[in-house]
Amino acid sequence: MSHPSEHYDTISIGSGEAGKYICWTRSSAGKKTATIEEKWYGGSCPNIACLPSKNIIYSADVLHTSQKYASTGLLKASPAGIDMGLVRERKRDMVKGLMDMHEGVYEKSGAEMVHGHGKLVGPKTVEVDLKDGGKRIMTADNIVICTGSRARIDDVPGLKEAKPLTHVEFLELDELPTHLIILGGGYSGLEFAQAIRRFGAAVTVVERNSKILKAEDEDVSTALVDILKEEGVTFSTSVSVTKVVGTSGQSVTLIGKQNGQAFEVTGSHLLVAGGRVPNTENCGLGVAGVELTSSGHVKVDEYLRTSVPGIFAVGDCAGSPHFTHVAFDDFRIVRDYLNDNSSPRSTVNRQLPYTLYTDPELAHVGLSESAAQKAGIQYRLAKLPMAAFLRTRTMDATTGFAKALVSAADDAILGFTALGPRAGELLPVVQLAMSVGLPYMSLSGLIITHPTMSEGLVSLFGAIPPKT
Ligand SMILES: Cc1cc2nc3c(=O)[nH]c(=O)nc-3n(C[C@H](O)[C@H](O)[C@H](O)COP(=O)(O)OP(=O)(O)OC[C@H]3O[C@@H](n4cnc5c(N)ncnc54)[C@H](O)[C@@H]3O)c2cc1C
Ligand SMILES: NC(=O)c1ccc[n+]([C@@H]2O[C@H](COP(=O)([O-])OP(=O)(O)OC[C@H]3O[C@@H](n4cnc5c(N)ncnc54)[C@H](O)[C@@H]3O)[C@@H](O)[C@H]2O)c1
Repeated sequence: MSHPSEHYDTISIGSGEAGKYICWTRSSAGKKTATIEEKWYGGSCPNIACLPSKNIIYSADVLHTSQKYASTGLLKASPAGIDMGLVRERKRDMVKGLMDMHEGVYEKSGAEMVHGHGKLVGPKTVEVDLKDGGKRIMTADNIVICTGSRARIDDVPGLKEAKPLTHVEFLELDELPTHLIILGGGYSGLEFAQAIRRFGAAVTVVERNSKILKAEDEDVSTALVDILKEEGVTFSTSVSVTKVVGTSGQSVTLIGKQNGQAFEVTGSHLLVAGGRVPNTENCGLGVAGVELTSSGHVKVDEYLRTSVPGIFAVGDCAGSPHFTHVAFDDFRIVRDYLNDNSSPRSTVNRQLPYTLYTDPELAHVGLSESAAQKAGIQYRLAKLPMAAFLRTRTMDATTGFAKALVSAADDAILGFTALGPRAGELLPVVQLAMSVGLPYMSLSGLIITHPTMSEGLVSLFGAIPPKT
């Protein structure tokens, strides 16, 4: 039997984005909440994913910019001028600051942080193996499963034995690999490939698909790959890896087939960036009767309710698109549902913007050209080179382009993609217009300050062909 003081309004297993926000906000509203966390205070984003990776990418950008722009008057930086120990220290300092911030919010909100491994032992009961030893049994009216995901390491012979880096170890490197092989040319693979190349390592990206970023339009994927190739990143696509020999950190060889021919590549380090596996084992979901999908994610409906009343699942473990901003929206859905479910938000038709933090950035929202064609949706297209965004000329950063899709039938904005400097910052204004259903002329007709990157939106949306 649990002690009455161990009964909570809400418990989150895992302190990722949605779980922590649910605990903080309900606690600030006077409810008793607790977050159970076994590893990373505040989840992956501030510790081992989004923010640390962007911190390291920024260090690589600074080095690259200082070397590239001799014409600005800067003296060219020495190619030997990188200390990975200092790169890591700057990242660690940032993470420490973020942890202090999290601690402050837990303290201020009154939400309790319980350090340990949580698992359901009944529909409303959680057992915690405390980090410092011992156990706690806690009960709650609402339980939120927010256990996240981890890097997938395929069952290829020799791969596990090669002790590949995942993003966790990669972000802790204090030495530059001589030659980094990256298995997987997706989000993490491309962001890391460019950064580590800019620091000076040789990089080979090995991808099983014939196209890098297969969901993107052909022109987008090709342009980005060309930019990375220009910087010296090597791509091997259509590769099926059948065997791995050696150890990452010493010498490691990937062996397989590429378009029916023998394929082999040897590097000093291996990074796996081949997607994610949900953390849904060892947390008692089966015991509590919480159903999983065939991919191992927690099965949820549009309000993120699981198959057991009072248990919700959010973020990566629930199969929500793997982005922190989506996990944050999961928080809002559960928050609203618990507060007042008369008109709750849901996952149905929500906007899914994303930004890939290469340089230039790739930002997208809504329908892509290829998706529109596949779905037989009639559209009008404007496509402008980044050079038409005049600000890029002041930065010698004219590589890339932007595309806007507008409905052929009315003037609704269907989609927007930009490959350009700080392209992610262009998204919100387009998203806002899309979410409130403004016609594209509301953007082309704006007075936008000159010369900002956003000013280019006036030219882009101004180039939409008239209705026929
Ligand atoms: C390298 C990398 C870069 C990324 N960059 C971006 C980016 O730039 N922008 C973006 O939007 N997204 C990015 N993502 C994706 C983003 O990090 C994830 O989608 C997001 O962090 C998922 O949040 P979550 O709450 O679902 O899980 P997490 O943040 O992983 O939280 C889950 C937490 O649960 C804990 N836990 C698990 N099981 C238990 C248990 N049984 N008991 C107690 N605790 C438990 C874990 O320790 C963890 O702290 C990136 C991902 C990676 C890998
Ligand atoms: N900027 C961002 O928002 C950002 C950055 C990093 C990660 N993320 C999120 O994290 C998720 C995971 O990132 P990720 O890069 O690990 O996965 P991903 O799904 O983005 O890409 C994985 C890639 O690896 C390839 N692959 C998988 N197994 C392979 C194998 N055995 N051999 C060769 N290629 C293989 C896949 O075909 C795919 O192209 C992303 O989908 C994204 O949602 C977001």
